[in-house]
Amino acid sequence: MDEEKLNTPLVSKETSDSAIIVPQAAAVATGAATTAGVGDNGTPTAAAQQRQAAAAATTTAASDALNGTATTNVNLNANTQLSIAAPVLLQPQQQQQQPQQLTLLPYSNHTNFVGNNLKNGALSHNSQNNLCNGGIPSQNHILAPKIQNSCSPNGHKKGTVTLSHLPQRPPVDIEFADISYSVSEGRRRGLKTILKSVSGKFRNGELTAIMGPSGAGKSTLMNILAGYKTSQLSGSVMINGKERNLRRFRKLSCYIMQDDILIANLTVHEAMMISANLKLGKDMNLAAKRVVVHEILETIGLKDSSNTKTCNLSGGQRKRLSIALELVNNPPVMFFDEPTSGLDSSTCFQLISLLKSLARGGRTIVCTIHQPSARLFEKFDHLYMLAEGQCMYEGRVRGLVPFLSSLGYNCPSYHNPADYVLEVASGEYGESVQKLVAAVKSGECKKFSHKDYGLTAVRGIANDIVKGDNDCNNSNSTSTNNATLTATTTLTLEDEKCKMDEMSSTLMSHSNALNNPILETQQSQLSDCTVINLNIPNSNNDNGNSNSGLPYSCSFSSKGGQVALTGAAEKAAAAGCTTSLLDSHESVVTLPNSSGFPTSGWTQFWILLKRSFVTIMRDRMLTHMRLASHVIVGAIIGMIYYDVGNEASKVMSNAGCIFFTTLFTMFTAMMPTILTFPTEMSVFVREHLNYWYSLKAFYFAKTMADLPFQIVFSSVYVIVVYYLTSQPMEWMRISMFVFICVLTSLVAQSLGLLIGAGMNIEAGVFLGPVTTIPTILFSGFFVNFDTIPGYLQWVTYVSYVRYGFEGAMVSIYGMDRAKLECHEMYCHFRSPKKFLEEMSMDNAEYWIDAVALLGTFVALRIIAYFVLRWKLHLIR
Ligand SMILES: Nc1ncnc2c1ncn2[C@@H]1O[C@H](COP(=O)(O)OP(=O)(O)OP(=O)(O)O)[C@@H](O)[C@H]1O
Repeated sequence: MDEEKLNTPLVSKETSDSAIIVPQAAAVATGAATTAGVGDNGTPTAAAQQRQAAAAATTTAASDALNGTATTNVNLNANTQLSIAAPVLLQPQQQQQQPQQLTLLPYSNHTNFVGNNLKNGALSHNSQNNLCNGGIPSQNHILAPKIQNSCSPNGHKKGTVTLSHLPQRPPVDIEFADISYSVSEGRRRGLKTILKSVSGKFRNGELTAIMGPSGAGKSTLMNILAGYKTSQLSGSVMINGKERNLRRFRKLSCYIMQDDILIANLTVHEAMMISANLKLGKDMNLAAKRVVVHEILETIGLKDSSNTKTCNLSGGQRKRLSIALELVNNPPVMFFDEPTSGLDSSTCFQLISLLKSLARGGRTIVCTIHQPSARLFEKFDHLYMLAEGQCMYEGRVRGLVPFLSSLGYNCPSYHNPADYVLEVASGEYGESVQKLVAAVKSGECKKFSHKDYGLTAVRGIANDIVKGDNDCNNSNSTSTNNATLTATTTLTLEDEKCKMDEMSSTLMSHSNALNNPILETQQSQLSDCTVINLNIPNSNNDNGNSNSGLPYSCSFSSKGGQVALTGAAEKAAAAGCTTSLLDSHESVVTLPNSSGFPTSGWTQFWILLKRSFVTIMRDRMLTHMRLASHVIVGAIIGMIYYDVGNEASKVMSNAGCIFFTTLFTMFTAMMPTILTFPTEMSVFVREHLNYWYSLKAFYFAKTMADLPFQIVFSSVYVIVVYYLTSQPMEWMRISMFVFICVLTSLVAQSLGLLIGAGMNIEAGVFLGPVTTIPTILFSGFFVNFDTIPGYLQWVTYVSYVRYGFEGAMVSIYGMDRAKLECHEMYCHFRSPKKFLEEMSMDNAEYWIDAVALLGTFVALRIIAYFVLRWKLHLIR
């Protein structure tokens, strides 16, 4: 998609419609509330008692705003804390300068992170919201609303979102206790402990960062939690309070790795459809899958890049595609290994905003991150800080500075707390790690862990970045103007809650009996982005939490327009306010009946076969070049050995030609596989570990997809050479010659597969030719079999080149071929049989050579399969 569009604010001061009014109203409400709720000394006062009044006031303000009647001068008498979660990303500094203006950050166009629009009494949704914040439960899928395309005044295209059919998944809390992990460093050195009894809890609905100095054990911890590392491990991992069922958990989670390796020759849309076909299975028809893909691409800002090949995507787009590919089946848990690495600050911010938005949909998002900027750091809800394999802080991000302060580590003003804590963790302030670890163990950071931490005033914080943050929430300012500013800033924070029963009833009041499940909304031309999330306590649960601890949420945007609501849609809309997208009865701890992959092995095989076929076909560099090289080299060899095939005086040259043909077909089959398979392996590992498909399906598909290409390439080369060198034009001999050469190439390809599966490209490029040299020496061309010493004779039987060369020789000179022509005075080898005797091949049987090659082919493929399995095992 056009990055420029992404970066362009979508709502400007001029577009003064409800997109601005709603937050402003809310902002004023918040400001009034917070101002009144804070005493002169900055101590929070009666906010808690007056929440109900605030809710009413907020609802009124918001409703007015949505009806277009609210203005920036809305005053609320309520002395309250108003909580409005606004994943729409406002820029605080900008707002302070221009309190009337809401500036939306990238993704707003395509990825408004929230979405139910309510204006003029109309309800609408937007795609991001459907994806992240609300859903309409149907039997199996969530129906999301449709938003029509239109153009904003600034000329930007708005997204089109149709039905969403994301599967419902359960929210997941991950709790781990006393996790210790060691690796063996050899007999002498013994075990190295990487993680030392770490414990913690990552909640759904939150964006969690795992931070720490390099080598602290971040990736190790995440691999353990994701279920990738299972051995040499002690401690327990609980999912929603129960012992983790690893297989079940892996199906509900995904791991997005740092090096987002994608299949290069597929377009974004094709890659997404393959993901949808593999991950959504037969329960959903193709049209519905397309809708899901379309919606995700739009939501994630890749709609304009749908037809772009993945190899041409920018770094940020690749990251987003990696996320989009996993979002297809709506995993409730997403692990990210350093998602911001290699991205510029703006793209980092977009990406983390996206992750936060996904978290707001009830997902548990866990990232390792190295050194985030202050702006990025405050986007995270929860921080898990590791140092030397131990936890030195766990709690809210905004609790970090107070926690450090309480232990005497005062973060200097204007210092990025993320930098500071890393400095502390790295020992720049003395022996701090053990002190902090001890504090964590004694439970001192527990108060900072509560998800509501930061909603009340935190005093005595030295750091201005965090102070500002808290100011926003706690409204230490006293003037009305300041209150307004403060409240506006509050919109940038997404943790607050409010009671919005009235809003809920406003939504419900739209419930006219309609049956069509499609919710359609036409957007106004005036605003297209500003959306506010309002967390609403569950009507069934007074504390406002779902069973899983996720605050029920409802989202509104201020997009104007007409809305056609249907009964089902309204019900759904209402449901969307009281349930999470991830809400489902699916168990996360017990194995379901169908415990395998989402699709059958045959379907996986078929999809992967088609994918491999398409990618090979489109690979210009490799496939087209390989074909051309086979034709060109065949022609060159044909010219060099022109017309030698039936000439008795040139039998040795002809044998050289046959030998070269064997070598050429071998190397051209082996080397490309050695070079490409490690990359394919990376894609396979990612997809397999994210539970897309089985190793068997991948391996068989890979094997089958390569076969026709290898057969065609080798045959083309052999036929060109055969014709130009005037070998006997008998169908029998031609087919035998081509067949044996093709078999040789397939064996070589299998060897390449084995080497590629077992080692990296560098080692493979060396080892491939090196292991082939001995097999060439024992092929019978350079040294006659009779000449080879008896104790080495056995080697000739394991040399597949021997079988290839011998079979080719037999098909040309064997089977009682008539005497050759002789255009010299004397030709020693006029009799082909005599020449075979000279080569020690007079007793050779073609079928034995063919069977030996076939057997080697099968054996190598099987060994390569087990090497792959072993590699997968090692990864864990
Ligand atoms: N197989 C292994 N053998 C020996 N040491 C290992 C092994 N795996 C990890 N380690 C060590 O464990 C420590 C933690 O590794 P890990 O990759 O989890 O660190 P990290 O915090 O993610 O670091 P970085 O931020 O640099 O990626 C490191 O010191 C690393 O060298």
